[in-house]
Amino acid sequence: MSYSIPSKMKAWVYNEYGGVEVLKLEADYAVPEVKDDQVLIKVVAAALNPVDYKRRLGKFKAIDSKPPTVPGYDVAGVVVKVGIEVKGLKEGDEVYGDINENALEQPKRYGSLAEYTSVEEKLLALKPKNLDFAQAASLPLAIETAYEGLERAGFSAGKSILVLGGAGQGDRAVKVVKEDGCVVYIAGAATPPGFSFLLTSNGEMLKKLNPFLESGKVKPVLDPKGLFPFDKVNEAFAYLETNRATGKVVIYPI
Ligand SMILES: C/C=C1\OC(C)=C(O)C1=O
Repeated sequence: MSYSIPSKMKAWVYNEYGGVEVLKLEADYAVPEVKDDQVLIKVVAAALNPVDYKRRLGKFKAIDSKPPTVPGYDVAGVVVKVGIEVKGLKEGDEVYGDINENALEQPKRYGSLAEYTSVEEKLLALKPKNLDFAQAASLPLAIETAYEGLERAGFSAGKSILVLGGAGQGDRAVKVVKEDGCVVYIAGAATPPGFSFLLTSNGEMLKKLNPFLESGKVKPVLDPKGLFPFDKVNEAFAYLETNRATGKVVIYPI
């Protein structure tokens, strides 16, 4: 199957750091180039993460790629073009992933909140057969963070775990953790002996997790407020930034 790929697309863009008001829906934004190790994805769904609005606010500007920026880390869609070095994906494949291998250092300027995005093959996996695109888009950054955190903590069957919510005070956990236990922070400074890490996006993690997703043992959790259509991305960000979301904020259809 061959796909006709336009030179221009719809995309949400911010040209400067700031609040939700800097987000603009552009109608004729250039479709990104496809490097040899990348595929071009026709985006079907995308999900928002706190890192998206923190980046837009300029929290990481010292190491960020400079605006203009199309935000968005989590993507689910269809491969419409492959680079010459791509071996494991082909046109027509339904894929998902976190498009930024390193979340904060020079993340892509062409994110997933657009009709097309280019992503390295190594950051993607085939979408789980039982999940729709919105469900798949809700997963990558969060599930890879959880997986990597458990791996770094040396977690294994038979051990106990306490997951503190976003407001959960880590400093207090460090005081009560048992002698051979550990406290894992997924962002920000850690109080020893706790440790903090930043995920490294990797499609191989998603491939390992796919059986758990396809068996239903692990399920996506979308916010009960429902899906936000592509022209309402600014409203979706405003909702996420209330800190009241209880599930993933997903943009669908795109
Ligand atoms: C990768 C996600 C994040 O990384 C940092 C430092 C945050 O504050 C995030 O949300």
